[in-house]
Amino acid sequence: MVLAACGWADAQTDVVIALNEVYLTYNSDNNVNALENINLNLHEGEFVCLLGSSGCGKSTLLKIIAGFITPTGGTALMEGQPIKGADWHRGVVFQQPPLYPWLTVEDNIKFGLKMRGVAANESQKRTEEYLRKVGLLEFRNNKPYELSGGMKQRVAIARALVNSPRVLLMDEPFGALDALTREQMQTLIRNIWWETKCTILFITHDVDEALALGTRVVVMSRRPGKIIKEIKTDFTYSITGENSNRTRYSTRFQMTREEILDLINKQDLCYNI
Ligand SMILES: Nc1ncnc2c1ncn2[C@@H]1O[C@H](COP(=O)(O)OP(=O)(O)OP(=O)(O)O)[C@@H](O)[C@H]1O
Repeated sequence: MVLAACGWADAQTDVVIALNEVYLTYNSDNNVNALENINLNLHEGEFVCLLGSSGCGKSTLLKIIAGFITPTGGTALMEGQPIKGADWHRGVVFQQPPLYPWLTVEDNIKFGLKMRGVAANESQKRTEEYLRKVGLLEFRNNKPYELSGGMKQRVAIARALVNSPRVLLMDEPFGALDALTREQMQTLIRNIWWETKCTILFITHDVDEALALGTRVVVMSRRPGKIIKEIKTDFTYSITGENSNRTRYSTRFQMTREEILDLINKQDLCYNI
């Protein structure tokens, strides 16, 4: 598939999410400063991958965009409006998908549509569309305990996307999967992104995964998390099928990888001193 022609992936497009001078301090016993002066825009159709050492505030940043927590300083906006609480315009997928164990795959996917009062025939049509997209049509009547880890994650992705959210927020969604399933899931999410033109924020610890998927990689410092580097990438357009290895082993891919790893390792070194 030729993707260079996909204008929607350009960062010149509309800003969907804007974080301006965002700070977050957790008011726990020891008042943790998790984020400091975060300025980040997510543009329409971008696939932004967020990298950084453990505990640097990646999930905190994602939770602010999701509307689960409110910044203690600065503003978090979606299409110019303050983000106030969670809503279906921002779908979230976690590493351990919290599926309802008593519902079938189909009913798990349909749940949000039902809650929003979407008409039954429309809800059925959309659920089937996403069952097909994630390859689970024949498992529609199974319960979550009957699924593998990768299949559960596909249900979680379908459940978020069936609402046609403007933004999909993914917190290490493939972190618990084996290498083969992980690569298959990367292909799935890339294909869905191409098809739906959804804006994605994706947290990962894996630099190769970030480079294989993202149109922009954002690197955070150790806590309090600040953005220390943003790199525009385009490997996601050529890393599929037979071009995969040529892209992964290209000098440009390896140099970008080294640059990011150096940045992260430097942060960890500071931490250990
Ligand atoms: N509810 C909370 N109350 C107090 N401190 C918290 C809370 N949630 C997170 N923290 C602290 O905030 C910091 C950032 O946590 P966060 O989960 O955002 O990091 P992360 O980069 O996502 O980490 P990891 O990659 O290990 O998942 C950590 O020091 C963590 O202990």
